[in-house]
Amino acid sequence: MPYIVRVKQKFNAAHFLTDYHGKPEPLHGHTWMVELYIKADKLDNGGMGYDFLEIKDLLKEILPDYKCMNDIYDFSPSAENVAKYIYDQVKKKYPTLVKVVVWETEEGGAEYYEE
Ligand SMILES: Nc1nc2c(c(=O)[nH]1)N=C([C@H](O)[C@H](O)COP(=O)(O)OP(=O)(O)OP(=O)(O)O)CN2
Ligand SMILES: [Zn+2]
Repeated sequence: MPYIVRVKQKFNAAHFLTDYHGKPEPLHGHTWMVELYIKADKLDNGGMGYDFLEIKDLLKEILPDYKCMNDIYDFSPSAENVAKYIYDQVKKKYPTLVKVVVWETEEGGAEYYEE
């Protein structure tokens, strides 16, 4: 019986969309929220699918905390593209990753998954 292990992590980062309706957005920052959904087909003896803390440690390595995303990525750092980037990184360690949700603000975000 599958379970979904879910982990959320906030990070602070600046960005601008490189082509926002035809021109670059002004540089600005957000407190972003990332959510991971990882499928676990079985639990260990302690009742865990995957340890939240180990997942959070991986996220700390991946997330661009206190950085300007445009300085480090070769893509326009929209919520969509950032979600795919994080998905690709996390999938290497957790192949059963189902989806990544990235909230740029409390109201606006995007998710990436593969069909
Ligand atoms: N589909 C997407 N749409 C937008 C993205 C995106 O990544 N994917 N990004 C932006 C902007 O980067 C903007 O920051 C979005 O934030 P917004 O909701 O406008 O919040 P603000 O902080 O800029 O606005 P307040 O007025 O301060 O709430 C736009 N669209
Ligand atoms: Zn923004």
